[in-house]
Amino acid sequence: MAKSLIEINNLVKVYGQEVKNKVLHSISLEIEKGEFVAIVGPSGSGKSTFLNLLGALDQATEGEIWINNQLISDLDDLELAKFRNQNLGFVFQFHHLLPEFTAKENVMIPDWIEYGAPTVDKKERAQKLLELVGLSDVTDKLITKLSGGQKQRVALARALMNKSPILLADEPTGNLDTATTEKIYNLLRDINQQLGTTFIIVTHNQDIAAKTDRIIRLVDGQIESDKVIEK
Ligand SMILES: Nc1ncnc2c1ncn2[C@@H]1O[C@H](COP(=O)(O)OP(=O)(O)OP(=O)(O)O)[C@@H](O)[C@H]1O
Repeated sequence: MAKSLIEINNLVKVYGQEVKNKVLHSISLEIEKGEFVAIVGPSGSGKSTFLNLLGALDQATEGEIWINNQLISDLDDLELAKFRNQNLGFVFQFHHLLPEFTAKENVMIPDWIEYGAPTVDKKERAQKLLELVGLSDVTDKLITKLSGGQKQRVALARALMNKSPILLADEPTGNLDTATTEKIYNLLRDINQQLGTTFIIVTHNQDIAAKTDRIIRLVDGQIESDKVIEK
């Protein structure tokens, strides 16, 4: 049984069968409910790999990941899909939005799949989230008609739709301008403070990292430092 919301013990990831590439070397750490954490480090240090394992999108070679007292390697595919839906929200660089649907439909789709056709309440929530991320004027536009930054904000609204206790973000403001980056960051912070959502954000943006509560720095697949930010 784990004590923290997230507990990671001796996590190892090796890619490749014949030529083995050890990308994560025995990572152990704990993250408590409500923490706002940045994962930083040079390109290739294993940040995305780590986030993918944490999100149960890929399997660890060795080690344990406990989330909400559940050892995730114990779950079969079906259980894992359900677990992900209930516990984890994702905002990734490649948004995985569905091009043939509108912004609003994309925000509602995960919930739709899980719980069936959206109720009036759900539709209103999707609308509110899109307003929150500054997209009230494009809610009914097809994804293909939106800019990169707008798509990123749709992905964020979608991740917030099911009120997941944990939100994993890989460069959520990666190709956005400074003003939009600041706005999205403030939004994540508000959600963190209001709902107690735990955020784990991979970022190259030092300004964003400096505004989190804790910075975990990976170098060559190992934790080089793990610092709480003094406010
Ligand atoms: N699916 C994969 N198959 C094989 N090797 C991979 C795979 N994904 C990542 N790697 C390798 O693992 C290492 C770590 O990659 P990862 O994407 O986790 O780093 P990162 O810190 O997120 O980098 P960046 O900041 O550039 O996004 C790299 O050497 C990469 O080439």
